[in-house]
Amino acid sequence: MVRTAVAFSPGHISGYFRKIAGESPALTGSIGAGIVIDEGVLATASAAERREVVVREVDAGGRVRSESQGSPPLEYAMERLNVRAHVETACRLPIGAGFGLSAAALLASITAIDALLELGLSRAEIAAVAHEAEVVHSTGLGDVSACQGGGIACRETPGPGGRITRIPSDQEIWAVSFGPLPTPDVIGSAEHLERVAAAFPTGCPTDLEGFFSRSRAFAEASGLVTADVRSALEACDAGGVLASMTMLGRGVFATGDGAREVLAPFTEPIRLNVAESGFHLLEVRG
Ligand SMILES: Nc1ncnc2c1ncn2[C@@H]1O[C@H](COP(=O)(O)OP(=O)(O)OP(=O)(O)O)[C@@H](O)[C@H]1O
Ligand SMILES: CC(C)(CO)[C@@H](O)C(=O)[O-]
Repeated sequence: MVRTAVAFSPGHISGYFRKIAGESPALTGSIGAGIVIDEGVLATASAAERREVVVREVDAGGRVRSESQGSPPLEYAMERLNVRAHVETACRLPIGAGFGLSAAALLASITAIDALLELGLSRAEIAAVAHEAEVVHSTGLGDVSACQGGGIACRETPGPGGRITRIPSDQEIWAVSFGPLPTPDVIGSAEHLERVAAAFPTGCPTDLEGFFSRSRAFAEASGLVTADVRSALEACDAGGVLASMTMLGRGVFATGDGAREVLAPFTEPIRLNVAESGFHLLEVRG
C-alpha cells in the first residue's frame, strides 16, 4: 500500500480587509474580519521524485467536475521546505470566488506533507510557510491567519502570529458565486488598495450581525461591488436578509431567515456552517 497523508483546511470568506505592507512577506498581511467555513480543501500527499500537484473541483457526491495540474503557491511552499511530493487537492467550492481556497490548499497540503515526510513542523511553522507563499504569489493576505482556527475571525494585527479574536456561531451561511475576481488583480493594484484602505471599518465585531454590518459598509465603500453582486445584494435588502460581498470573488454571502430563498433565483445557493476549528491532519495510511 502506498503511504499517504491526508489533511483538511477550512476555507474563509473575507468580509473586509486592509493590506498592511511589511518589510518581508512574513510581516506583510492584512487586518480585517471573515468567516472560517466548514467547506475547504482536502489534500492527500504521497512520495514522489518531483513536485507534482493535481487540483480537483468535485461535486457534493465526490464526482470530479474539473481537474488541472500545478499550483504555483503550493510548488513555492514545497521548494521553500526543500521537499518533493505528489499532492492532490479536492474542493467542492469554486476556486477564485472568494472562499480562500488557495490558503486552505496550502495549509492542508503542507500539513499532509509534514506528516508524510515526518518533518516535525509546528502549526505555527506550517502557517508561516503557507502565509509566505500566499503573499509572494499575491493569492491572499489574511486567509492563512484566519484558517488557523474556526469562528468569525477578526484579525487585529497582520500575519499568522498576529492577534486574532474568534466568535463561534451556529448560524447557517448561504453563498452564491457568479464567478471569479482574481485576487492578484485587486491586491496588486495601488488604486484598489487605496480605496479599500479608506473603506476599512473600525473595531472588531462582537456578533454575527456586527460582522455583517461592517462587511456591507466596507463592500459599498470599496468600489468592488460588481453588477451581478449588486442585484443579489438588493434582493437581500428587499427581503430583510443580512448580506455582503465575498472578498475577493463575484459572490454574495447571507444569513438568517429567508437567505436561501432570496438568493435561489440568482444561482444555486451553497449552504455553509461556521467552522469550529482550523486546519488539521486527518490520517496517515500505509
Ligand atoms: N484547491 C486548490 N488546490 C491547489 N491550489 C489552489 C487551490 N485553490 C487555489 N489554488 C492556487 O491558488 C491560486 C490562486 O487562487 P485564487 O486566489 O484565485 O483562489 P481562491 O483562494 O479560491 O480565491 P480567493 O483568494 O479570492 O478566495 C490558483 O491559481 C492556484 O494555483
Ligand atoms: C486579500 C483577501 C481578501 C483575499 O482573499 C484576504 O486574504 C484577506 O482578507 O486578507
